[in-house]
Amino acid sequence: MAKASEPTPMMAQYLEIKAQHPDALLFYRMGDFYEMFFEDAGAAAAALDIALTKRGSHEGNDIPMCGVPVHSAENYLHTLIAKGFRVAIAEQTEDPAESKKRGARSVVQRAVVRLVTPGTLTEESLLEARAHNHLAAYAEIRGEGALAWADVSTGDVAVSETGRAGLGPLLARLAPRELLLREDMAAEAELARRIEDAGAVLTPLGAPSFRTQSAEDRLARLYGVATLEGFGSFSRAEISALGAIADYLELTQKGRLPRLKPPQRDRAGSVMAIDAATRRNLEITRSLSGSREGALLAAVDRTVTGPGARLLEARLAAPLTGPTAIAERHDAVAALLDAPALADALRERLRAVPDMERALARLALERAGPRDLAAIRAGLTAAGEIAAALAGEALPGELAPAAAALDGHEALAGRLAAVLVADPPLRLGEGGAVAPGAVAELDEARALRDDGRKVIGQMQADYAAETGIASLKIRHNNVLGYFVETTATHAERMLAPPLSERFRHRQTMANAVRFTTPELAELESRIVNAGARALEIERRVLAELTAAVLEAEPAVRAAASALAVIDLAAAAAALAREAGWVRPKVDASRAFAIRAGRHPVVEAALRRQGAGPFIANDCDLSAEAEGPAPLWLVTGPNMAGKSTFLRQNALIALLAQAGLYVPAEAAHIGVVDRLFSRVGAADDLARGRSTFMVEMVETAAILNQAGPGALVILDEIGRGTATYDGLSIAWAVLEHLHEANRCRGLFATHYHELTALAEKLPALAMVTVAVREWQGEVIFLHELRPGVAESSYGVQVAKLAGLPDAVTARAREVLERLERSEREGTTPELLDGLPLFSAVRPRARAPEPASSGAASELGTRLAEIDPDELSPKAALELVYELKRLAGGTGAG
Ligand SMILES: Nc1ncnc2c1ncn2[C@@H]1O[C@H](COP(=O)(O)OP(=O)(O)OP(=O)(O)O)[C@@H](O)[C@H]1O
Repeated sequence: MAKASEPTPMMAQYLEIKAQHPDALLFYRMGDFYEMFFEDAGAAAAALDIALTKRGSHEGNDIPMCGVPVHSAENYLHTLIAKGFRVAIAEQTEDPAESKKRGARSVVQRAVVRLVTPGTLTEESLLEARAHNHLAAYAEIRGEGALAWADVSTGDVAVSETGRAGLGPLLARLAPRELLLREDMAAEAELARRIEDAGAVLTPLGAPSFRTQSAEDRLARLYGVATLEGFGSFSRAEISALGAIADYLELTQKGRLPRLKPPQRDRAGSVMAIDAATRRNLEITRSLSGSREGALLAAVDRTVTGPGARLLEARLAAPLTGPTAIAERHDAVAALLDAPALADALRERLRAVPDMERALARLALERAGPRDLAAIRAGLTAAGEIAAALAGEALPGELAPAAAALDGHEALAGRLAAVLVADPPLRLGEGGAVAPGAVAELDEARALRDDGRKVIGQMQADYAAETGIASLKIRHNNVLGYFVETTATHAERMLAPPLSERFRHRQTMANAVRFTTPELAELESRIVNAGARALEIERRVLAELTAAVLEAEPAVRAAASALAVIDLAAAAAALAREAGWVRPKVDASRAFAIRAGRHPVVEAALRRQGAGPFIANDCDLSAEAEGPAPLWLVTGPNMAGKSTFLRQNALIALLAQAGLYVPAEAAHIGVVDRLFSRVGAADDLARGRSTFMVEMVETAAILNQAGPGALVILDEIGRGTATYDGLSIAWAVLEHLHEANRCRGLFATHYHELTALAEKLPALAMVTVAVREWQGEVIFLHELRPGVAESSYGVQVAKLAGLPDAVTARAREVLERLERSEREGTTPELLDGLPLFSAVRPRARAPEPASSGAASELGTRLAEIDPDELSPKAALELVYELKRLAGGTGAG
């Protein structure tokens, strides 16, 4: 036993490695398990719901321990990463036999071979197939900021100049899993909060990781180039952010580097600016509840491959602003819409294509198994077939470059097909990934190995005959290797001459005896050697294949991207056909004319529920190149469909510029460069701001940023405060949008007073969502008409919602009084004239005065008061006095 103060050599090694990775859980490899100790064990046992045990002691205390089997470690990693942990994996880096040579107490060398973090995953089981996994880094140099991001699993890298103001929208678009930030910036609470709001794990790095000089070296190393100039010119902040990503990849991948594409510069203005609030509100990729279901993406996704789905997500998150690039996407959809048989055939073929992008990433990181090579083979084979199917077709728009990228992979695909078996094993160590007949040397080794096994069978039969023991067996275990075994009943005969001369005794068990013979030992070494040699050859052959794939990497990547483009175009065509969508006309004007537009998500929901049809509505906000743009003021009862109408127009613009068709009969859209959508008084308790405050902060962002190319959707702005404040704010906001921002916009409101603005603001138009009243009930027509809502039907809607009859009847009564007094210009006298609950029970009795004397005294005192003369303080004192006179207690 080691003394309490002195850790065992193994524990000393553990502590040394752990000290280098204080903020990660350390998976410490011991045999077939990854073990965790001390606090790591406690945290992991709780997070994974596995048993916490003990192993030895350290400084007089038991050492808590837990472990996970190596073969199922990925499942556990998945849970830990999802719960926000980082995991350092320490493997044995030498053969245990080597360490034994150094002495009995020496420990097998171990080292951390990889840090598993949310932003650096590549394993199929740890990734969402249909979503990107972005690692981002934000850097600032002398007041200039930049965000860089990479998807290690697909090799995409991009960078964009952005200050802190633009950071939020960019993060909302990319939804990175992990963001790297210089330590001192990570300590800024406001910035950290914004990053966590965007759903990213914040990883602070020391200042050296962001230094631009070392960044250039690191990037050159990462890309294997001498200088970055070939990639274009980058600002210092951009280099710093990219360098931090390169540094972090070196740190987490421990020497292996992923293959990344050259960094793309995200030019300001090339994509539609959509801030986080708008994204949330329009439920583009996630619904308000955070799920994929119910969001636009899920409603329009008809792709059949993971890369196709990721491309759609990226395009919906960043619609374009260049009409030419948008038209290229529409052209591709149009071509496949015109050729339904071809489109169906393509989709059918694509359905079986594996994720080449991610297989490629694992191959580059030496983390691949034979199945990743098989994925490349399947992908390239499909690419060839699809290229053949497209040959001779007219290929407009982005289909032409895509088809070109699919060609020319026959040699590599053929080589992979010739060498790999049809369905290779998951892991290389299992053997059997290389097809028989592919490599002569391997066939020989395998024959020897398998032959040896046959010879053993023969040997067993011979020994049984020789000894006259029919039950004699030749078995194998890891300790003895091959051995001859008989039951204990034959022990005596076997252990006596002449048999004992031939069969050397090895082991006596409770009911069996084990022997070996020189021939068996020799045969064994032949079999073992041949097996090991076969595996060795397989390993070499697969490494050669991997090298061949990586050598062709840019072309393989291009083919993978091309398949995604084709998948998406065919999916968009399928959707357009199935749902009757049309090609929008997108140009550089300020048009916004939608004929018979529909809301893609609400329409699909109605159809699923078998509810009535979705009523299509027009929207025309088309403006001249200069001057104010039309703003529509939409009124109408609750539940009429105002919000639906507002959002459907924003979504149509977004779909159109993402390159998809749109749910309408016709659409002409002058490029929307910024899209804003706000809903009044959305709760934001999680961030501890009052709902009204949030609403105003968001509205301020619009008034400060919306220009002539913007589209602004405001749903009941101002309702989060008192009526008159809200009305005044809504009023002023409308005036500002009309006069200063001059953007196209839709504004839904319950403040009918706003309609007075129409006389003042020429570009403001009134529309209302029609309803019909029938026998006291309201029927929603969901149809937009010019004009103003006559009534808000709030009480009828409340009735529909199941408010008790007594309450709705009472509400109607109150409403009538209020309306009458408003018409007559009098003050409503509700309490006197309108008994509480008269509809259901007799008037409640007023409380008895304390005494008649008190009542008269009270009356006299009241008669003396001249309210106009009272100061607030005097009024308060008077209330106390009156209460006292009435017989209550004076001080409350
Ligand atoms: N054009 C339409 N065709 C058919 N049904 C519709 C249409 N628009 C809305 N609806 C239905 O009416 C419901 C209410 O719509 P919406 O939330 O847009 O109303 P609203 O006027 O904004 O209400 P509120 O003022 O209470 O927010 C929707 O959930 C949908 O089921």
